[in-house]
Amino acid sequence: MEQIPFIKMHGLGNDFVIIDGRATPPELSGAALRAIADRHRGVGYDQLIVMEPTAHDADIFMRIYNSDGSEAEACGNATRCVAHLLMEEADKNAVTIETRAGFLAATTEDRQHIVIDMGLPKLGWQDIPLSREEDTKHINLTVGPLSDPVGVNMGNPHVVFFVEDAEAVDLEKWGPIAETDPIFPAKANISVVSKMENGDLRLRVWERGVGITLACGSAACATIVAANIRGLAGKEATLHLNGGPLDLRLGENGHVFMGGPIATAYHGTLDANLLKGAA
Ligand SMILES: N[C@H](CCC[C@H](N)C(=O)O)C(=O)O
Repeated sequence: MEQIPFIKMHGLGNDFVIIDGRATPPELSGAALRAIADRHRGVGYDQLIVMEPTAHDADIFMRIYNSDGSEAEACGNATRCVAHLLMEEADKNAVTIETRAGFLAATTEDRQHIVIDMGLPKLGWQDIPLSREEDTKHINLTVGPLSDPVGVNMGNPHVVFFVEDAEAVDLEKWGPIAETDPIFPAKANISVVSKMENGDLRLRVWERGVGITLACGSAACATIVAANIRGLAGKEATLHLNGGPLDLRLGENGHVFMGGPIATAYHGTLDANLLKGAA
């Protein structure tokens, strides 16, 4: 079995193994995805990204896997990293990336700070999706100290809980319980948010299929939408995640724009053992 080159990148510490599968899409079983994700016996990642060819009007198709092997429809931080790779490769400052969430336009001025048009949020209860009809602006759900969240789909499912102090929430305890609540037939990414003294928002995230991450771009998008609905933010806000700040903006067309940094850690090669799922 051949060995597969990869690039290790991150967006504010939300880290990715990125494989260029445009020539030869890799065959990655769930066991292989989990073996590669193992932070002691494998490489370690929050999401594994495969760049695939697309027949549509985009530069590539971006496939997204969580560290538990599940496939996700959106990944904002990884979209910035892949956009950077494509911009460097083609020497251009605008690219389009196709995902299961739709076609995402990426732009930059310096190729380090990348802005993604993450598209239109969906707010219908069946869009989130929820297992019962609810007002998604005030979902009738309580999980420990968390209650009354807003539901937002950014291609992937998010619920946003507003709290007095996001730092004080035991997210390790309540995150997995909320993620797997039966109201979420596709599970959900869980955000806890509080207002900071300077008016910015503090955001911590328990990611579906991963756990607590240092940052989550699509959660930040869901959060600016939810905060605007609840009157806690205007059309623009800086969201402070564990790994650093992201700039969020609600466009006139209702699209959510997310801007932030990217970083490359190293280039490596996946050994055949990992590809066989042997962590
Ligand atoms: N880290 C990603 C989110 C991955 C979402 C994934 N956890 C799921 O929806 O299952 C981001 O920057 O948007």
